[in-house]
Amino acid sequence: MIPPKPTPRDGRVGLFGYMRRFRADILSAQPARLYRAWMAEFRTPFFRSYMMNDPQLIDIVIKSRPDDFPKSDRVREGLAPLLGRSVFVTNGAEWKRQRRIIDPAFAGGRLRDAFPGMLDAAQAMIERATEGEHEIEELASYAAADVIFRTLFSVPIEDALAAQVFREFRDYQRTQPLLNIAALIPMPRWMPRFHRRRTLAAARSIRSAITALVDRRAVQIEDGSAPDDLATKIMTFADPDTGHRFSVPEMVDQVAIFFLAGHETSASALAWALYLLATHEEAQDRVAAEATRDWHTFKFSDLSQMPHTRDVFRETLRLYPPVPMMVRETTRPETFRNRQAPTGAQIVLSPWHLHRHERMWDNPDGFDPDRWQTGATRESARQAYMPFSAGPRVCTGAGFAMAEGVLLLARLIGAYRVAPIGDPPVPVAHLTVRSRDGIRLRLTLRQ
Ligand code: HEM
Repeated sequence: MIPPKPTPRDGRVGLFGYMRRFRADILSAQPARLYRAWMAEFRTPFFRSYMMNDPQLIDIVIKSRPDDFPKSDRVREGLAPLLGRSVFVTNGAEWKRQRRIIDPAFAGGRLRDAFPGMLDAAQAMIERATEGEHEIEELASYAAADVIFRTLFSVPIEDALAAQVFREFRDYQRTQPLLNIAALIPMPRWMPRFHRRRTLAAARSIRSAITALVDRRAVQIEDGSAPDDLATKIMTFADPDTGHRFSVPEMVDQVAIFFLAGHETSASALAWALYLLATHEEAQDRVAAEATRDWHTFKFSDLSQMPHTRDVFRETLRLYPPVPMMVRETTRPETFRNRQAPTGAQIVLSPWHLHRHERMWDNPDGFDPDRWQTGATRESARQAYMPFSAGPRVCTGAGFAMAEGVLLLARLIGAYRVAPIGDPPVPVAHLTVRSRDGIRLRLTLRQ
């Protein structure tokens, strides 16, 4: 069974036709040839855009010369009401300074400290789950948000402020598609930009709840009662180059992105992984076998004893990369595969197309977790696998997300058998890859 893949558009469309499709769904707006092309140029009266699948070009943009290909101001302006000047949207010296303070908290050894919070969230997820039909994205979203709050602030999602952030974030998302368009399509400067009133109100409300959480933590740090979680680690760490520590408003911007980038993405991956297992029984049985263990004594290092679950999660990130596309901008004229790109051109890197590229993967659309044990896949992955991006701007939470994903998947499959219900889900992408009408699964307790 080939897992669901959006039908690409056929034929050419003009700019406004493209925008209309893009707004409905980034994935089906693209032509089928992008699954074979090394590069595609998109020319409009307003801007030029280059989608790159050529591994050498991608290397230049994100690894060897990343400073020459920053995120555009449009992305920052589009997300500013919620994210302010968080690490996700800044560039240059400001971005480097922020990463110097944030990265140590997510480094390998430190992840071990965050792991008990993940274990508690996984336990709570099992206790909340019930037999019967479920919209699984909702369950995954709640669990992933719980992981973020427990590891960042040592509070469960039921905490009043955490619950407020989670609830209001959903409102925010309902107003998201328009904002997303504004962020990704490079409209000329003179075109008016606007944020819907509801988007602004939701963003303000989310930020005020986050501010209360950060304020509370600042007081605890001051009086010596702060738990040693990610928030404390980040707020007490001084930039080794300048000695600067994040102020409360700076930390609010970062927490907003940890929540946004860290819960939507993980929830998307978990939901698709569960769907893939529901439709591939042998893989599900093997994950269940790895999950048959004493969870009370489970440690971070025990994750390595679940290689199949890890391969299932990797394969899910290949087929359904939660961040399907990333955008950068040229800062000077460039030549890409003999084409001249002007300053200010848009560069689109598409994990979605790369991960299913017909010239770089065998059986690109098939679900085959065992492929991860082969040399051929390691070679394909080296060239064409970047669910967390790569280079200096790689996802800060990559290690965190892999640990969380494998753990939550194993815990849920260890407790419940999952089976699909109704028509296959239709993948669509706004900010992350989701299913158009949700993913419905039946959960049955294992003995
Ligand atoms: C399966 C889960 C996840 C996936 C697939 C994912 C993917 C990504 C990708 C592709 C980017 C680069 C975006 C770009 O350059 O435009 C990114 C950036 C980022 N992610 Fe993740 N992410 C995940 C989970 C997390 C978690 C759990 C956290 C934090 C708790 C996190 C925090 C961030 C941050 C702060 C950035 C911005 C980094 C920068 O621009 O320097 N992510 N993520």
